[in-house]
Amino acid sequence: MADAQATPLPSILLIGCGKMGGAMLEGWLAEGLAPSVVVDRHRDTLPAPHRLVRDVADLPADFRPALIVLAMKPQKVAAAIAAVAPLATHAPVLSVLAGRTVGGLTDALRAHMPPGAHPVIIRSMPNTPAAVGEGMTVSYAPPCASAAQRALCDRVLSAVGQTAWVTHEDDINVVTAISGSGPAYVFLLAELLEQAGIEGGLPPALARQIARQTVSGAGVLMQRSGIDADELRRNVTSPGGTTQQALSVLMAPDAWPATLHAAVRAATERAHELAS
Ligand SMILES: NC(=O)c1ccc[n+]([C@@H]2O[C@H](COP(=O)([O-])OP(=O)(O)OC[C@H]3O[C@@H](n4cnc5c(N)ncnc54)[C@H](O)[C@@H]3O)[C@@H](O)[C@H]2O)c1
Ligand code: PRO
Repeated sequence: MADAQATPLPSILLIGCGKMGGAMLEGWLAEGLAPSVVVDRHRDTLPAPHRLVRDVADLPADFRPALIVLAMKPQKVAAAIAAVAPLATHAPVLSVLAGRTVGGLTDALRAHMPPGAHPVIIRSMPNTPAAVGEGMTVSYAPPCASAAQRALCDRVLSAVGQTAWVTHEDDINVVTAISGSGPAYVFLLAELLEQAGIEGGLPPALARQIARQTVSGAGVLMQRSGIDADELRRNVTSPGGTTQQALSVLMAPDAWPATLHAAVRAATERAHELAS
């Protein structure tokens, strides 16, 4: 990956620059993106030499991106397909849209392409820590994608965090339930710890500070130490102490083990239902 990091970031057409597209764009801008175009009517500014347009109908006629990134809500993609199709005859399309399959997007684009043309779609599931270069993106490339196209996507995605690839597209559903949605579960933990602190009588500002720093500090420790999560947990747990008492509640079979598995299953099933 060290060689890949040395390669300059290519010219990108980013369509949809909300929470996820915006998070990735922050990382790309910080790394030095080749002149690119962003389409989003809700974004106000973009530093030169990049260009911001409000609608795919306003794409600069001279723009030939090396990569097209789709990051609008899945139900909004149809509005962009006709404008993207001519560009997708030259450049691969990286889709981060939950539930939109490679086959579905390929068919939609081909309907606007000359006979025989075949777009290359690479499907990814990133997460919002990409905004601070700490994302986790898992991707699927169909057999028609070349090694160079796959490497291009990996280069772009590794600019905003870690990357991994799956060989079965279906696996993106469980990935979505774990790393795509997962930051929300962790933020919920911080919210609940903060509430518990307030209910325990702490001043709200202190409850917020200790909840946030505990969640982020534990994450940094896990990342920097490389130690397995269960060992890090045991390192906090004195025999007969406070943590053991709390964990006996949380780790009861019908508590977190059951709840978290049920949550991930529900999200995975929803990802299957959304597939089109
Ligand atoms: N938010 C996440 O944590 C997350 C994680 C992984 C994948 N995703 C995927 O990323 C996509 C975007 O999600 P989000 O949370 O960033 O949503 P969002 O609503 O924050 O952003 C979507 C943006 O797309 C813009 N948009 C809509 N239609 C457009 C069009 N036709 N042309 C150009 N721009 C258009 C909107 O103005 C908006 O700013 C979704 O498909 C979602 O499944 C999101
Ligand atoms: N956000 C998208 C959703 O909630 C996909 C993963 C994170 O559907």
